[in-house]
Amino acid sequence: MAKNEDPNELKKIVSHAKEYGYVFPSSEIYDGLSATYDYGQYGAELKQNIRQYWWKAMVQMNENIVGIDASIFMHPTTWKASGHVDAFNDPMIDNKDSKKRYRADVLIEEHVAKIDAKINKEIEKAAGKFGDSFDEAQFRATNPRVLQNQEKIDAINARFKEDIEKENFEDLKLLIEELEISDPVSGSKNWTEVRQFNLMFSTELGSLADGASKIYLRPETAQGIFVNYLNVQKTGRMKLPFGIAQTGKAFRNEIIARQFIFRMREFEQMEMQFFIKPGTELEWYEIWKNKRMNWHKSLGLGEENYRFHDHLNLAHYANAACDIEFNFPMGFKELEGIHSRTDFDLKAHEEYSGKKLQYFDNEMEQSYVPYVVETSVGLDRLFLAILATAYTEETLEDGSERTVLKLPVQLAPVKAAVLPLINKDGLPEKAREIMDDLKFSVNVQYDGKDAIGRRYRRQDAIGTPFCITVDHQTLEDGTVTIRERDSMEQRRVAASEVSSIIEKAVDLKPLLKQL
Ligand SMILES: Nc1ncnc2c1ncn2[C@@H]1O[C@H](COP(=O)(O)OP(=O)(O)OP(=O)(O)O)[C@@H](O)[C@H]1O
Repeated sequence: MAKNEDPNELKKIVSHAKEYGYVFPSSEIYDGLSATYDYGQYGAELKQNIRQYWWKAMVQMNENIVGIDASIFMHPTTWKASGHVDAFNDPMIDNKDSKKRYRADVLIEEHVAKIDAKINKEIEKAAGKFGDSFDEAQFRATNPRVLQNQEKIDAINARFKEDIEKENFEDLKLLIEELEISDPVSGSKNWTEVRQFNLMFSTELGSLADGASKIYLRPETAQGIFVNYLNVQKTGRMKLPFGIAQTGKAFRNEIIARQFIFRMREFEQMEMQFFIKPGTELEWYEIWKNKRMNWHKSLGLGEENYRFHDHLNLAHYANAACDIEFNFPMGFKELEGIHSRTDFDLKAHEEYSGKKLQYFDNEMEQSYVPYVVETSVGLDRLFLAILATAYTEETLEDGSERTVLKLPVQLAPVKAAVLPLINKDGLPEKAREIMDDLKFSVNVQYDGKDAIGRRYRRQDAIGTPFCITVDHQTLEDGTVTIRERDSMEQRRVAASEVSSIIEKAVDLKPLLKQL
């Protein structure tokens, strides 16, 4: 069965992630907190390695991109200026019978997706019948059932778009009723009104006695970059075009947070804002679209698992936008957003702060507010994409089963495990000697418990690319076996060569060179 045809795929990944110290439900001893997760001993390492690869590709490899680390709390006016106080809302609706809450727009999108699936089924059927001579465009334009369903989709989308733009929530509810959308859990069609719900978390700064002021947990890291744009430009003597990158936590009170770490209320973003001359934004937008796609593909998760999705409904700040979607266990979904943000943010901050945020262009001998192209990827979603692709169940030649995480070698949390074949005759001491040498360059583990086969399986499940086994021959001729995770092949090499073999295999340089 192909991976994401298995309906239990995500469940298996969630349970593997928990069993092997990758991701735990947060505060589990208190029965957890919905949509919050903690990264365990291996998860934290994997996350750190992904973050580091992104940082190196963006900051270290680009002379004109620098990194910062802005705080989560920002002056509350920041969020007025950015539009988040007034416009960072999702329309929500409750089902009166099941008491479950949904995003009204998602209910409609899912309904549209069902109609679209019918169209695709017709197309697949016809393609199977006509083989190579099948012309999809022609079929779409002439088949009455496809035409009828496409008309339905267009009509729903047009009305839905207008309702969202004009915030006509009465009609949005009417639309849900007319389409006879029912609660996916209970089947009930007994809906409340649609209401706007702001996604920002707020808290208070200072004690109440001092007259505390309301502040927000940042819903995106981007604004920390915009408010620092001039600080960085001046102190770094940066010339356009240049970029500012940062990674860090963002918080959104998502109405429906689900699908494991795909949609959480606390998550981490890796963002880069690229400041450019007005009028060049669409050119840079295309460049960054391609650069980011190449970066994703360099991870080796399969080129067929990515696609672009252009936004037709643009956010208030954008004049072009798309997502890089990944084929997650639950289908193609957004992994990264690339947005041409115009000068919206910097202009708004100029207006609200009363401070000039202009750039003096020496060549043009004039000042202007730069335009911005943003690349924004969710670290947790990337983690899920990598984990889900790596998770493999195999039946071996001898009929036994193994579960192995075929993680990109460079990102694996533990790069090598050193295993004494038995726990006597000086083998543990020799194994420790090898480990003590390796630990200076890579994350390495010593494992002396259980039979060797079980130890190999344990390392496979963690995703360790190399197992170094120390046996009696090691004491005689100084060689060890090195077992490779994916092929399970073993070869004998001199113990003195182990560190250079592993360092070469985990080196990020070949990946960075492809970019
Ligand atoms: N609740 C979340 N949990 C985990 N990652 C998230 C969440 N919201 C956004 N991200 C990540 O941050 C990236 C950039 O944020 P952006 O504001 O463009 O997302 P978005 O378009 O609101 O996402 P979505 O449509 O899935 O809600 C997304 O591509 C995604 O990888």
